[in-house]
Amino acid sequence: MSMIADFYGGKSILITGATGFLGKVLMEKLFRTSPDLRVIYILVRPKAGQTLQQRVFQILNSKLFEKVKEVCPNVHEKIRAISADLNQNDFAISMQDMQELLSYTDIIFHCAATVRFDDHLRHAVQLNVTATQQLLLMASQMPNLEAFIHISTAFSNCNLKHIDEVIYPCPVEPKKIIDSMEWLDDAIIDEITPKLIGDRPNTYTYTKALGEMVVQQESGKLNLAIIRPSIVGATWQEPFPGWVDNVNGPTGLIVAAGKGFLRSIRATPMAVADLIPADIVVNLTLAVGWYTAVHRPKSTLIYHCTSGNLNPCNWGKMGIQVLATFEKIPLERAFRRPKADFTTNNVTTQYWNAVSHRAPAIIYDFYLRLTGRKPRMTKLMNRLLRTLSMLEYFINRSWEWSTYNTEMLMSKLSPEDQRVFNFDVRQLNWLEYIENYVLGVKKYLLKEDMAGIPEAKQHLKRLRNIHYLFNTALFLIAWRLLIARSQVARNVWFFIVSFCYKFLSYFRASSTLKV
Ligand SMILES: CCCCCCCCCCCCCCCCCCCCCCCC(=O)SCCNC(=O)CCNC(=O)[C@H](O)C(C)(C)COP(=O)(O)OP(=O)(O)OC[C@H]1O[C@@H](n2cnc3c(N)ncnc32)[C@H](O)[C@@H]1OP(=O)(O)O
Ligand SMILES: NC(=O)C1=CN([C@@H]2O[C@H](COP(=O)(O)OP(=O)(O)OC[C@H]3O[C@@H](n4cnc5c(N)ncnc54)[C@H](OP(=O)(O)O)[C@@H]3O)[C@@H](O)[C@H]2O)C=CC1
Repeated sequence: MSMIADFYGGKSILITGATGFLGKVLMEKLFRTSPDLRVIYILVRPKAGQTLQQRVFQILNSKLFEKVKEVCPNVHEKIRAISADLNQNDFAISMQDMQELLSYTDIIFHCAATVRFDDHLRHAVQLNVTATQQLLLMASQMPNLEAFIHISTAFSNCNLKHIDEVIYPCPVEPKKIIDSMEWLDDAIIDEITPKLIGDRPNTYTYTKALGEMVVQQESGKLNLAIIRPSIVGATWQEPFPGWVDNVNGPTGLIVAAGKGFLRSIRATPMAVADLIPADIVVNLTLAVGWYTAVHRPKSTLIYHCTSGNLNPCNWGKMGIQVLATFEKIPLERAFRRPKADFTTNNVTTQYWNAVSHRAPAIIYDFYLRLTGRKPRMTKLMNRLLRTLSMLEYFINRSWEWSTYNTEMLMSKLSPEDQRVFNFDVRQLNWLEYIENYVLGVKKYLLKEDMAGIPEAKQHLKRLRNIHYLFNTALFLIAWRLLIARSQVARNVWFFIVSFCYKFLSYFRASSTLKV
């Protein structure tokens, strides 16, 4: 019997960010392993013309939840969507709903965040800091609350090389930042943002660090824990391998490589690719929820959910395996054949960006114009290059995260819990994982049918022929222009032609003699 699964039975659980990538995998696992839980409250905002109910319906009817429906047929009754916007005061939750949450919640998993790297500081502070503070305030009014689990990121202290499972304070107090966001105008915030974020690369990592400080400062009598995952990738094993449904982190670049848009990337092949599968993060999160509530550690424990120190993989190995998988299982309607290289300095990066990214986009847009269609490739390529520039920081450095607390927790689990809530990244085979990841991108994110693979391969062959034809034509045009302008080129040309002529004459003569 699993003690962790048993613990969540009969519980009322509040999840923020349940409609996000990690939140969905968390909900799925909870329903599948503890189908007798009382209720999962999720804070959801209406979005993209969908009501709350439509959003929940869409999630529960997705492929991810297929297994859940077998073990928990009444899952629709056990999920209670509460209309909320974490950017608003009191999250814009109705009095009645608030009362219900305060009275019944046993456990909180706080996953909601803005994960955009380019978010305006005001918005990032609002969601990643102020909302966390408000949620802690709410939590302190919950009489039954047993644990509050905050999801942060392993990169909240990416300005350091070695990171321990402790909170590193930021120079300016979060309370001061929250206050100043209320009265400073956007122009001044823009001006002070670089000074505030200091040697962190973006507002995301900075505000996640502030969020951790808030958790520490507002802990009061709460039973808290912080989880810091590194780069969350597709699922490894559960509910099935390769599930992913958004383009964050490496996923977007895998798509871009498979579609042939991404042909070169400024990355350090030997740098550690600290990826962690979403199901490992979720298993650790649920184990931490149980441990925090049952064992009540004296201080707020921080758990690193990383792979680098236990089972390292690097970007070079990952890139090669991504491309090898696309050889076998290509994506449909690729723009060019999947073929990419790593570059390591600025000059070669600029060169390949011009030759492999911008030039083909301009030529393709010219072709679209000629055929009376709207050009779009240059715009798309510019966005890809902007995305690449934002991710570069993370693929050209390595970090060391200590994992004492995570390993300590593993040792506290029963053999059954170690199996059901497995977060031992040492058991992961990277090549197999990356292949399943790429397959998952094709099936679950892009929703491509496996039956279309022969046609996709055919399409790649056509692209290869177009490529050869194009290169030959380009060479002939360049050569023609050159011999029109240069005597040396003309002499070389004359020499090659006369050499070929002599060779052919000799060949013809010798074959006539043999007859
Ligand atoms: C031999 C060697 C061969 C090499 C082969 C190469 C194979 C490739 C595999 C290897 C890849 C290595 C990749 C490493 C990536 C590392 C990422 C590390 C991140 C660590 C951070 C810490 C982890 C966290 O805590 S949080 C989660 C991470 N958060 C994110 O990832 C969010 C990042 N995204 C953003 O901030 C924004 O989307 C932004 C700023 C990048 C773009 O914003 P914009 O306003 O322009 O538009 P959007 O509407 O958001 O999107 C526009 C456009 O871009 C596409 N897109 C978005 N994200 C990505 C992405 N990660 N990769 C690629 N493309 C992306 C999106 O789909 C949109 O496309 P459209 O067609 O325009 O709709
Ligand atoms: N993905 C990764 O690589 C990593 C993620 N993390 C952390 O994990 C957590 C989850 O990330 P992930 O699932 O990837 O992120 P997603 O972007 O997929 O999900 C974010 C969630 O937050 C919700 N949210 C955002 N703004 C609001 C708002 N104003 N009101 C209510 N809900 C809101 C979103 O709701 P909606 O659907 O309405 O937009 C969504 O459910 C975050 O805390 C992140 O920092 C840490 C390390 C790596």
